[in-house]
Amino acid sequence: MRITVEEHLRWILERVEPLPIGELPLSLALGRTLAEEVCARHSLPLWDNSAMDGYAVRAADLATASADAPVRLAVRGEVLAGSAADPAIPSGSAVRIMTGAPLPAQADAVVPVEQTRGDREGRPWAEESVQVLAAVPVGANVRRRGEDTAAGAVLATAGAMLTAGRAAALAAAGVAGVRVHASPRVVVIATGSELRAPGETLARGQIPESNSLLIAGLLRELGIETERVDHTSDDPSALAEELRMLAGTCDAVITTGGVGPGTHDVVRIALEREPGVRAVRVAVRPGQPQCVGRLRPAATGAPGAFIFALPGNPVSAAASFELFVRPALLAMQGRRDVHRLRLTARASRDWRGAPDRLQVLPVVISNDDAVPGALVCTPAVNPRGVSHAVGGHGAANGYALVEVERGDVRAGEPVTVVVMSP
Ligand SMILES: Nc1nc2c(c(=O)[nH]1)N[C@H]1C(S)=C(S)[C@@H](COP(=O)(O)OP(=O)(O)OC[C@H]3O[C@@H](n4cnc5c(N)ncnc54)[C@H](O)[C@@H]3O)O[C@H]1N2
Ligand code: MOO
Repeated sequence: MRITVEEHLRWILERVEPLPIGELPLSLALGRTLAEEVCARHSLPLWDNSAMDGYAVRAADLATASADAPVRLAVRGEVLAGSAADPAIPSGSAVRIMTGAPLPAQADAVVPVEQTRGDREGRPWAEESVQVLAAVPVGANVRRRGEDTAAGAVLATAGAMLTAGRAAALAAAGVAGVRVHASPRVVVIATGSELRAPGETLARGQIPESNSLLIAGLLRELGIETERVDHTSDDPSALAEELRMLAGTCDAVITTGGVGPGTHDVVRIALEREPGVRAVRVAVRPGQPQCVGRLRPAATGAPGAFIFALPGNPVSAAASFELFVRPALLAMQGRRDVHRLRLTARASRDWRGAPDRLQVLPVVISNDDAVPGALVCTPAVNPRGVSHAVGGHGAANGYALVEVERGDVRAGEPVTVVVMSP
């Protein structure tokens, strides 16, 4: 029996428990998922300030100013960014002010230095009196207190990732540390006696091991550093023992290979006695055979680390990671939205669909030169033989997701895509 991709993902997500929560300074929390709502501790900007290098003025003084009839103002000092000064600005005067400096209380606008004439030959800035060449409205070039964010406003919600932009917003709003979920401790295991280290001399039947690099790399793209990469023998009972040890010491184990129906499919055999793990066939191409669930730690027997036993074919492993492992690891970190944005791209050519299965086809997605704002996608591998095509997959920057009932795709038709990397 085959289950759908949605059913399989639902089964996984129902069993994911969020990782513990701790407080970290913002710099260490980057990329983590927030465990609480975070509000601005003060308004942004903190006070009215200048948007330009120029002169703080009273707008009413300059009502008649023009290039032909400049208005002369007495210069009464200077405020720089970081200055606490609040110089008086009586009518008919101005204060030199730099970008970001607090606006003196008696000023209501800023004139950029480019709209003024200095009082020294060859120097833009005036010492004693400045000629202003244009009128300005009240509020011109002034950034108002709180116009970006009010004090107390919600800047980030629980379940959101602390992106660079959010971290900067929180820091600017006076927040130093946040409560975030732990990052999962993940161990990657490659199985298969035919596998050799990249670059090693290969005998007939042997191939370079590439899946552990693929999985560790995909984890890093998710912000997770792999704890350890192991290579196992073909002994199911030794692997079962190793998995029971890992069940109590890490949060997720990702294996590749050995889940098929073959006589030596070590992972499937090692997992047969794990009550919390199920082996299924999913209606997807590639990535059909999957074993997933919670392992039992040797010590307690309570549900422990998640295991994702992915098929060994490299593109099957990559597509399985995208469809099942990535959302699960995000959910583990408390992420509210675990799904990628789904976009629409135009197929650049015809390709054969995968009858009765979701087709997950590695594609190159690019801007459509013919239609501004639109995307186009081109298969990165031959759609007739995807699961082993590790070479072509390397050039893909996303997947086309062709719905189960859709059948073949024709050039020019819209297709759903997810973008993995630029
Ligand atoms: N009789 C059947 N045979 C197969 C079926 C089936 O239903 N009935 N399913 C096929 C599908 S679909 C897949 S996917 C694979 C799943 O196989 P395994 O998970 O057991 O994977 P392996 O046999 O161990 O390896 C498959 C392939 O991938 C290469 N491989 C494995 N690990 C690595 C690695 N770390 N780095 C690079 N390459 C790796 C391995 O050498 C094999 O070529 O089964 C089909 N067969
Ligand atoms: O389902 Mo397998 O992963 O297609 O080659």
